[in-house]
Amino acid sequence: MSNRQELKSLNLSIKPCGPVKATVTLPGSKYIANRLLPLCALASTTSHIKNVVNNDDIQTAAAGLSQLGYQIQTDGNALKINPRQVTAMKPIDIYTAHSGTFSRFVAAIAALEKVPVNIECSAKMATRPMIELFDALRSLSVEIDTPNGCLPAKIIGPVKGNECRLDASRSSQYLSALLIIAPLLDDGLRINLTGSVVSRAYVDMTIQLMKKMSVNVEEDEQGFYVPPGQKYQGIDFMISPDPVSSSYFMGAAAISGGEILLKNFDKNSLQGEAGFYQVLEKMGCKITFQGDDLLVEGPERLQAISIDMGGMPDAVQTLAVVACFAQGITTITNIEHLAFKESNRIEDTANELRKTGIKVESGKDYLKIEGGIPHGANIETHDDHRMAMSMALLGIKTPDICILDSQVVAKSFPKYWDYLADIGISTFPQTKSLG
Ligand SMILES: O=C(O)C1=C[C@@H](OP(=O)(O)O)[C@@H](O)[C@H](O)C1
Ligand SMILES: C=C(OP(=O)(O)O)C(=O)O
Repeated sequence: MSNRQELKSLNLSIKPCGPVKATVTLPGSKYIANRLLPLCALASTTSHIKNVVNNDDIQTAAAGLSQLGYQIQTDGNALKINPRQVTAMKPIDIYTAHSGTFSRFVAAIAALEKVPVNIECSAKMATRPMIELFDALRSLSVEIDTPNGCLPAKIIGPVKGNECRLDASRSSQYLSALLIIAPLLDDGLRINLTGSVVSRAYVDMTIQLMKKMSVNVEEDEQGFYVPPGQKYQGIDFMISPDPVSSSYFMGAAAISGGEILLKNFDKNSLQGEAGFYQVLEKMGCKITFQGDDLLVEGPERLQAISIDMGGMPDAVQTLAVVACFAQGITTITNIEHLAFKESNRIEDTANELRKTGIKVESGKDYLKIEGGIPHGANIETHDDHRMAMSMALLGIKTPDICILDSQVVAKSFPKYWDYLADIGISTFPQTKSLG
């Protein structure tokens, strides 16, 4: 077994604790980094990015873009990205690991090349959909060799034409991917949407960052249009803390009836999950902004809510776990697209929670969770970092919660367990045989 596999299979039990009371400074947003890496790589002048999170997804993106010849220099948590000097002359191999965002973004970037680009990925990523993006690229004359509409795939560009149709009803990442490459096309790009767009706030984030780099995107009833003749200009950018990583610490305050002060919380973030504190406020938490920081205070008793979480996909599991401790039935709706994440975040989340005795009803696009008193269980992570991070919060009040394969957190937040320890939630390796 490799060192990495051994680490991944480390099972961690959570030690129940009293109310947490702590100040937390979280690593930078992986969502912003995931956009800035390709945007700055495609820019015509140099960029400097600070507070870049060091996780598997961002390392994967930096390595993949470097394979394509983009110039990314790392200096601690800072990146310097220079314009590419030479274009590729030979076929290129890229590995996208577990990253849905990078898999989608780099498939479009690869389609700019004149040489074939082979994209390989992890076994889990190979089950996540790509077909809608592939169809859009094919209509732009890109040849895509794929056995089943997913990765692995060989992309043979370059893109020709300036108009395509896109179905972004299972992932907004397809749309972000096409927008990102649009300024590199001689005639711009019109993207006509064939249905609704899920996780819409993520598209707005893409457009906002493109604008900061001097590219304008127009939106109309048919979809989006990137007029020709625009170039990305490099930027200097300081990345704010990750809003989804912050959801676990807010959840810890909510469940334990404690207090968490989140330093430099980006309250102007366009990302849907940046509004997760408002969800907790509805459940009874007290929220106070203190300058740039956000204080979340948990109540004596959390109240269940009914809420459309379509715009906050990555915080659904955090809410599901908080709901286990709330009075009443929490109903989470409009989450059909969560079936296509690292795990099936509807069914797998429901099944893991059921192991603790919590009553959960699940459907194609919803979860209903009845608050109660969970009991200990071995929680499978399904290769999903967010399953590990959210389910760990059960252990604040529940003895014998054990997270199997705890190191899956490396995808977005490798130091998660250390951060939990720092706020008083300790873990210990589970050596007993797991029944
Ligand atoms: O564009 C992005 O950075 C993301 C978009 C969302 O995906 P979908 O659009 O597939 O819902 C989100 O769940 C994912 O973690 C990151
Ligand atoms: C879904 C996620 O990421 P991605 O789609 O980039 O794999 C996530 O981080 O929860």
